[in-house]
Amino acid sequence: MIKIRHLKKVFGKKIVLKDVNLDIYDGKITYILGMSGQGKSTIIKHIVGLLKPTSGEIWVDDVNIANADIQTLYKIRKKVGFTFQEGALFDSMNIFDNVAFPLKEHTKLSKEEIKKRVFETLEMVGLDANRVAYLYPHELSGGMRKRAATARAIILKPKYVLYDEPTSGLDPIISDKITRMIIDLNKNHNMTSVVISHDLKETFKSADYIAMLYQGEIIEFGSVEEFKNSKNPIVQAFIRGDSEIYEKIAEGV
Ligand SMILES: Nc1ncnc2c1ncn2[C@@H]1O[C@H](COP(=O)(O)OP(=O)(O)OP(=O)(O)O)[C@@H](O)[C@H]1O
Repeated sequence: MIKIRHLKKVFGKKIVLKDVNLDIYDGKITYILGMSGQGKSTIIKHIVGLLKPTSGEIWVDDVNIANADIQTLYKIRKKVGFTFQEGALFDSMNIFDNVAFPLKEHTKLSKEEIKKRVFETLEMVGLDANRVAYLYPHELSGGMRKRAATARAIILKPKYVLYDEPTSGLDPIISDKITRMIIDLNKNHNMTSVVISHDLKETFKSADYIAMLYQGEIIEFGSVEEFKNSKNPIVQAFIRGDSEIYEKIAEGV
């Protein structure tokens, strides 16, 4: 389980995360929703130790990342795979080398074993390994690049996978396929998933839990039904995409 307690993050004078409290349950898919710039990516960067909190605790199982030394962080990173919005793949490497990269960094597997694992993992995310392994990222479609980035994120068989906007910029059909991949990895490969998204349709299809981040705090947390029935006017304005009401509430009108 991942437990975030009283997470605060200040960049310069800007308080991005004020007091974030969030539980990520094992075996489940948890979405983090919120307007652009609210700090969703900042939360997941704390979970992998890429950012240090100003204050607060981030427990990944029994380790508080906030206090972890480099060696502990290195071990945690094997447990937590993540895909970022941009720059998810190294453009100068082909797909095989991109996906193999964490194996070369973290394991002593032989060349043959690496090849087997890379090919298996490409198939797991729905790519035809024989066709794409030796292509470069720019030779793949957007959806295929997201799959390849996911392959790299899960190559070490992590317990947790963090996806930062996995369906952004994709058409509805490809978005559905990516959502099916997330569900498959969760249900059939037991990967606890955290997904940042703006895509309500895909969220409602696949979330076990939804958390909504607003002004530095999680203001709603629950199942899809609970979220849809939330009495919080910000949540309702977000679901309806009603900027007028959202802004009025934000301004305290
Ligand atoms: N390293 C950094 N230094 C300074 N400010 C930062 C840094 N990282 C993020 N921020 C600021 O923190 C705020 C939250 O950014 P973040 O990317 O976490 O938001 P987000 O909710 O994921 O947004 P989006 O949905 O647009 O991706 C933004 O105002 C951003 O400019």
